[in-house]
Amino acid sequence: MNLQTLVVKIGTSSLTQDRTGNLAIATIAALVETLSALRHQGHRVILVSSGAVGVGCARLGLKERPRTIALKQAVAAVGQGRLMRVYDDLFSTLQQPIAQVLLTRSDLVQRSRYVNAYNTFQELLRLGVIPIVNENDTVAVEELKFGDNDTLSAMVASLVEAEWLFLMTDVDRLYSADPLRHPDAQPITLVQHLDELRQLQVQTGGSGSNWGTGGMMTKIEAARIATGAGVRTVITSSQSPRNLEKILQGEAIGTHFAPQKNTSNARKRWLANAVIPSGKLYLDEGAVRAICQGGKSLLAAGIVEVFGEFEASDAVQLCDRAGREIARGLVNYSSDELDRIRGRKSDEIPEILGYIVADTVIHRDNLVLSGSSSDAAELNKTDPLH
Ligand SMILES: Nc1ncnc2c1ncn2[C@@H]1O[C@H](COP(=O)(O)OP(=O)(O)O)[C@@H](O)[C@H]1O
Ligand SMILES: N[C@@H](CCC(=O)OP(=O)(O)O)C(=O)O
Repeated sequence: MNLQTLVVKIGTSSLTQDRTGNLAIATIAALVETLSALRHQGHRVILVSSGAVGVGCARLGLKERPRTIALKQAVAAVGQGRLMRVYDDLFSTLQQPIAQVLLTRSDLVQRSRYVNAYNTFQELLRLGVIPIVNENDTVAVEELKFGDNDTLSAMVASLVEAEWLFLMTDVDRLYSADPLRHPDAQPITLVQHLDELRQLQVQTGGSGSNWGTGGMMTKIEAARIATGAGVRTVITSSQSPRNLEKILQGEAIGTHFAPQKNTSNARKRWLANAVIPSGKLYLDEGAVRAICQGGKSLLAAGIVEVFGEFEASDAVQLCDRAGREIARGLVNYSSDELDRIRGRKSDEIPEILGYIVADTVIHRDNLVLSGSSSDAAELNKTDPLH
């Protein structure tokens, strides 16, 4: 059998009972059995589990999701421990070792910490452990949060170069609109490219349950990140975890998002998905063409406008004149320097600044195309990490 790396994400609305907030024991037990079986078959399995806040609320008798950040962080600290206790009891009965991995966005933003997280996951998987991942809600600060576990699971899937990301939730697939509010909503079984959802005018509404955070919107964003990193993504029901095995055997269950052409370059995947841009550079048509079609570096001459404050080595978004993001990259110059050299030729830089750091503003090795602008130019490059 083809042994693969699987990231499975389960949401609060599936782990807890909607009315009481108590744990949905049968669902969790079925999930544990399935993941242990998949592990037993030799697959490498990572579980991204929400539920810390929901379980903490139930433990403390709170009837709704906390509104203040401090209360939410305190409640998550209560719930995360209980959640892991339940997982460890259930997985232990099947002799399956697990590990707790709590991440914040800042753990992935910095390249050295990203590589460190990658190495830790590889060791855990090599040891046959199922890592159970959640956001480190208790210490995460607002500006550096994943915000929802759909996004977190997609970033983990990209980090570990998974073949599959399963988003398990309380609906069986994506529909043209929220099926709870629109009973006539049409099921969607296959999405070859995310542009199709715009054409189908799919509505993602708000969260369908009291406890879930992002509804379908964050699942589609997760699918964008994961499929862009070459990970096949499936939205499927948490009520039938055994379906994961059937899906792996080729059954068309849930909504499948086809993986896009993937760059094999781990550093570029980090740049595309984990890094948070500090500013924006607006480019003229020539620069947009050179980057999107020619796989070229960005020169100062093509920059029309500089937005935001940033230092050399920071990440920025590259946008066309209409503000559409076409790429991301790490700059060789600060925003102040770029304000002075934008629109000018590279050989004018020493005269304007009194020095030159590099001929390019962003070298093509530090540049990655966004979403649909992704092209063959960045394929087939090797990466020092792998
Ligand atoms: N287009 C759609 N298709 C399917 N479900 C949708 C759609 N739009 C909104 N939803 C809602 O999204 C909910 C799942 O999101 P959420 O409650 O955040 O789950 P989780 O806790 O698993 O992350 C469903 O219960 C459903 O009501
Ligand atoms: N980290 C939070 C989960 C936030 C979240 O994304 O929840 P969900 O939408 O239910 O997957 C927790 O454990 O409560």
